[in-house]
This record gives sequence, C-alpha cells and structure tokens, in this order.
Amino acid sequence: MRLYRATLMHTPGNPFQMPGTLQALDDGALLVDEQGKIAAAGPHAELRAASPGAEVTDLRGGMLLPGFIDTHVHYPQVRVLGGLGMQLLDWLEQITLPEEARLADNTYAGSVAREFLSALAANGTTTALVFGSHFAGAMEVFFSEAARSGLRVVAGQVVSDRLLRPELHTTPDRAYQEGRALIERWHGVGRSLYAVTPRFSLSASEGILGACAALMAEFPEVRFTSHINENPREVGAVRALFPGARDYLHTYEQAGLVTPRSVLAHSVHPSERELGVMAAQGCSAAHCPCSNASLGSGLFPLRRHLAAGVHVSLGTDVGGGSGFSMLKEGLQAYFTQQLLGEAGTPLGAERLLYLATRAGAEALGLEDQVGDFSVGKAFDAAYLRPEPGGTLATVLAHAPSAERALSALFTLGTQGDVAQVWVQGEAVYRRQTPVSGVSG
Ligand SMILES: Nc1nc2[nH]cnc2c(=O)[nH]1
Ligand SMILES: [Zn+2]
Repeated sequence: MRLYRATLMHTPGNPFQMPGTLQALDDGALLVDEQGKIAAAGPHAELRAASPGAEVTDLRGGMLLPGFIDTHVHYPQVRVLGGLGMQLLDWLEQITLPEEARLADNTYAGSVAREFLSALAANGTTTALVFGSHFAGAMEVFFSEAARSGLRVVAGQVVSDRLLRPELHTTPDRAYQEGRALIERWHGVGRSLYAVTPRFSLSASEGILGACAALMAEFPEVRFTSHINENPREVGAVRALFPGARDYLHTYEQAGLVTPRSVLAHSVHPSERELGVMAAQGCSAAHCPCSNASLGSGLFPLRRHLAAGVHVSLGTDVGGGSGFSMLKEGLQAYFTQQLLGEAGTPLGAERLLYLATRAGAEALGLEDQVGDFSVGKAFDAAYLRPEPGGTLATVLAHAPSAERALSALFTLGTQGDVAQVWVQGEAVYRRQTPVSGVSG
C-alpha cells in the first residue's frame, strides 16, 4: 500500500447537473493498493492513522488531480501543430494530409507515435480517445508504443475512400478486414481499447460507413469516433454528397453509427434534430475549443447541447488545436462561453475540471474505472507543481479558496507545471528538474 499525501481536487459527479460536486482536500491523502487502485481517500491524518505501515509519497506544495482525459486527439498530427492561417478543408489539404501520408513508413510512424504519447503523458493526460492513422502498419506501431507508454488509449485506424489523397484511401472490404485484425490483436489488450474511426462523411462513402457498422456489430465493446458539423463548408459538402440524408448526423445514423459508444468531435453547427438524436442515442460530443478557434470553425453551442441532453467532453484536437494541454483546452472552453455572452454557459473551475476529467471517462464508458478519485477507481493522477517564483506559484500561494486555486491552474498552468503522472499507480511521467545552479 502507498499513501499519496497532497492537496487533492476532483469532481466525482456532474457539476452541470449538481453544482458543488468539486471535492477539495487541503491536506488529503489517497491510499493506493498493489493493483494501483484507490483503497481509501480522505484527510491525511485519518488515512495515516488507519494505515501506519503504508509508504508515503509526500506531494504537498502542489495539486493532485485525476489524470486528464482527452476525447479527441490525432496521433499523426503532432508535428504539424501550429500550422495556422487556414480553415478546415484548406488546412487538411495543405498541412495535414501530406503529413498523414508520411505514416505509410512504419519507422516514421514509430517516431511520431513516441512523440505523441510522451506529449500526452507530459501534459498529465492519462486516457485519450485517439484519432489514428489511415495505415494499418502505423496503427500496429501505435498500439505497441502505447502499451510501452503505460497510457490508456482508445484508438483506431482512420478509414476513407474519397476526397483526401489517393494513398490515404481504402476500400470498404479492406477497411473491414484491417479493422477486424487490429481489433482482434489490440482491443482490450492491456490499457488499449479500439475505436472504429471513419474520418468524416465527406471522405467516407456509404460503403465505408457500412464496413464501420459491421465492425461495431461484430465487436459490441469497441467504441466509435468521427467528426461532425465542424465547419460550414464541410457541412455543405457532406449535404451535397448525401442528398438523401436529412443532415450530417443522418449520414452516420443511417449506418447505425450513432450509439452510446460514439463520440463525435466538434458539433459546432448542429441542428436541433441532430442534438435530439445524439441525446436520445447517448452519443457524446467532444468539444475542441482551441481547434475551433484556430481553424475559425465557430463558437461551440454548449448550452444547446446541455439543454438537449447531449453529453459533452473535451478534446485538444491536436494538430488542429494548439497543443496537448487540457488546462489550456479548459481555459479556451471558458473563453468560448464568455464570448457567447447571453447564449453562453458559464464555466467555473469545477465545470472545467469535470470537462477535463470525468466527462471524458463518461463519454468513453470508463467512468467506473477512471475520471475521479472515488474509492475503487484506478490511481490515474496528475501532480501539478509550479516552479517556485513563477506567476502560478505566486497566485496559488495567495488563492483564497480551492476554486480560485483551480481556476488559476486552468488560467496559468502549462506543461511545465506537470511534475508527475501515474496510470493505475504506475508512474508514466516525471519532470526532469534541471540541476539547480547549472547556468546556460
Ligand atoms: N479538426 C479536424 N477536422 C477534421 N475533419 C476531418 N479530418 C479532420 C482533422 O484531421 N481535423
Ligand atoms: Zn479532429
């Protein structure tokens, strides 16, 4: 048993439904067993007295949060982060798809996978719904690197058969065969799950969507993810490609792909009908505010999603977004709702922490395992400890409440403030502190 002593914060409920779910313990502790599960949580003095033999990891002087859960992030796009200046379709054609084509080479794909996974860990992300590569070989490489990283990944081969680049296109039959092989090799192995992943209806014909549906039917535990209603030109293109469909969502609905296992990224321009169906089917929306701002896609109508009963989680959408930090993503979600004014939904600290942690677990059907520090869940955690003398350290030293400390973290926190990260009690990242006094 190991006792982690820290200032703890987590949201074991949904603050949009039940305000006041933020639980903060100034001098708290988590008792973690040999399987990496939380055996007890509470005031440090109490837990220490009850488990005098437990080894102690003293994490005072920072903040211990549940590991972040990123529900939309592209493995092949880490190297094109910062490709600014365009909207979605031009950005795809000029920046992103040429890079994704390079993953035909497994050695290249391996380097990218390692860069991608270490960036997730260094930012405190312990679970990610990962948009994969079009190449089966690059997915094999990804899953084996993910196993080495210790992170929890839900990932899948991206499939399409038109309007991208020829080398990224496949056929319905090959998409089914390659997907099936990847599922049988990797789904449920270690901390990996599979997600059936057509890129978006613009590049996935009914045949491809049908192959995805066949995999979903054959493997009832796999997840599903794609894009929807991100950009007006994209929406228009999809409507033209599917003249019989009532709207964008209907293209996935007709194939039976809108399910409780489904997470659709963006949903910036939904119709009321689409929101109603997503809610009725238990399908989640992955809100990616940095990407929506960077690609000029629009301001996410969070209030409409919540009013319709659609579950919303958070995603960084690397490389369309602006990096791996879920703290920055939460801050951008706050900005977006502020800019919507009366039509916005105010996002205080507890809602931001929920969106960055438990909401993602719920979207992935993993809320009984991860997403907060409830007893029985895995010890997946991020220890945030700012360097002394920095602005965040200053603000935290004077924060009048847990909420203000947490909102300061979302406002000022960066990758550099992540000191250590665990998945299932196993350290997956530790910040290399420069040897003090060494100049240059
Ligand atoms: N943001 C984003 N939207 C997409 N729609 C289809 N592919 C992509 C992608 O790679 N990024
Ligand atoms: Zn995306």
